[in-house]
Amino acid sequence: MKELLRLLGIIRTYHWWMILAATLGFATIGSGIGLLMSSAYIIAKAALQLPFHELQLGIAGVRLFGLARGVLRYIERLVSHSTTFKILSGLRVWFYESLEPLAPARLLQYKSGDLLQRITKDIDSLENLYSRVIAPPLTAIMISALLWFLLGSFSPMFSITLLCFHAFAAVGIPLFTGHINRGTATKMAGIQAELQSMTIDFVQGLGDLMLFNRLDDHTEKLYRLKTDELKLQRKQALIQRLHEPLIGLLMNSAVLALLWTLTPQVSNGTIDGIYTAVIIIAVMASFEAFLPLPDATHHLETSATAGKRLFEIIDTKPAVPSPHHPERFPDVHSIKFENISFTYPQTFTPTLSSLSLQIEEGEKVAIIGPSGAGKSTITSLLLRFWEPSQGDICIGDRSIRNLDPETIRKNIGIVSQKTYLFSTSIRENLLLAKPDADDKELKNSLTFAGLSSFTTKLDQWVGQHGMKLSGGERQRMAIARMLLQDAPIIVLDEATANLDTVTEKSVIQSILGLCNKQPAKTLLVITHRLRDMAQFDKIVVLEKGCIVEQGAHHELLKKNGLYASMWSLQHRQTPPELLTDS
Ligand SMILES: Nc1ncnc2c1ncn2[C@@H]1O[C@H](COP(=O)(O)OP(=O)(O)OP(=O)(O)O)[C@@H](O)[C@H]1O
Repeated sequence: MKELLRLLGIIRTYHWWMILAATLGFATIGSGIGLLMSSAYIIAKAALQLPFHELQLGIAGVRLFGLARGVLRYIERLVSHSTTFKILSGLRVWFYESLEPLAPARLLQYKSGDLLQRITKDIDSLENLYSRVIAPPLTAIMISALLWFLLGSFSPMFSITLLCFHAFAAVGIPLFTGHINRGTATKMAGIQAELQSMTIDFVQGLGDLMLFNRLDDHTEKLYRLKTDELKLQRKQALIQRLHEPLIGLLMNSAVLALLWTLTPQVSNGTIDGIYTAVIIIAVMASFEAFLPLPDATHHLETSATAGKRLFEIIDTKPAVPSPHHPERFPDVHSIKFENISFTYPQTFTPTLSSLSLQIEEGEKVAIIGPSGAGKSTITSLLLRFWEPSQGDICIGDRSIRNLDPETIRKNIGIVSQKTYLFSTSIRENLLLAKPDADDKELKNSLTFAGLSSFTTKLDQWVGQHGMKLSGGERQRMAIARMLLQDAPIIVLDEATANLDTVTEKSVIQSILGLCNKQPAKTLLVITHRLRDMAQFDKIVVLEKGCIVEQGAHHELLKKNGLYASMWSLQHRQTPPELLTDS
């Protein structure tokens, strides 16, 4: 219930649209009742063979209500669909806006399939919140009130009798079907999320499943989940099928009860017999408004479950708070890590411990160290993906805590270990970095990244996740993107790991050359492969989250510490033509 109230709070901006659509729904059903009442009136009068002018009122009613019903139904559909889509788009915008500050840190705990299920299906199911949960009770209340007045004009007894049946249709049947349906919406959402995750794993990991001969196990699990989903769907369908006969039963009972109270009054002449059919027909027609109510309880539970799943994400506190009044991005692009410590959530050992590092503007710094030393974590903190548990990071004279995370990311060009390419053309993937870039700029960046062969196929599809490109080509695409971004700070996190040694050398040389051009760019390179190290102003050696050595290449070699041993280990078998800087 709490979730529903929160959802109603979110969509309250559309309350006038909702009221209009419900009023139109009422007017449409009301016209239907008027049409049937007028028809019953004409038939009853005609049966008595009264003169034609006695039928005039009924004929006018049939014309008016017949026409009004069609026109109103059309307008009602138009308004209620438009209201539904307005609400749906409002909910989508709200969800995406709330999701953005949580990415990427807080979203790591969700399986991608589950997240997809929440973003698509859960929001889609809220489509029914207005049309199936809010609108039907509103319309039913208005129709019940109309009948109260109509029948009350004959006898208050009729109104009270019908009200009892309407109340039972509005509360009793939905409570009954809601009770036997309880929990299915929650179970269904869980199963569908699991199914979505497993299907994504199945498609993306098909190669590995075949390689390890686990295809049958995975298919079996998918089959079991699909069977559970079908069972639940069957149960829901059976319950839904119950609604119509139950409402029909209630309608016929109401007719019988009304006849029972009406007959004595017609017999003693209190009510003209002509109105018997009019009243009975009105009573029968009024139940049309109650037909969707039992379904509303099912959609109420589905909406509440979807709301709960969405709020579960939305209520997560962002890993990185955004400043309310961000400062301007500084003009000086030096970087300072001051006594930084950081521990990932649900882990106990700190990934970085009291790390301090000064990088001057235009300086070229390499960060090296064993796997798991915390090198990439430094980048994540700089990009404001995570918040350090201790210490501060400054760009120029400003703490990054006071800068807008979006502006920080705009000013840091990054090429990481994992390059995500969208399933579109080479051009579209490049334009991500600079939407207004012209073909010349795109081609220059591709040539710079060693992809001159791509300059003639800008509109070629790169395949799903760029699968039509080799690992090296994907990484060079990321380098081309970084170049287009033209940021004053560049971070390369194992950017050349997938390149062959000759291409790697040429790409690194080009990037170093680019950084030396005026205005000089600040360059931070995270690497395992110790190549061209003499060209870096500073090399920082990280081990277990602490800086163990830092200095220029020749200084560190002289120290004969961790750097020197890594260097000699890597260069023992390196061809002499690559050892330019030793
Ligand atoms: N999201 C995360 N949640 C929990 N632990 C994490 C997360 N990301 C990284 N770690 C852990 O933090 C440590 C440092 O990871 P990081 O990626 O910074 O190391 P690295 O030096 O860049 O390693 P590599 O050279 O292998 O890329 C590792 O032990 C890793 O398992």
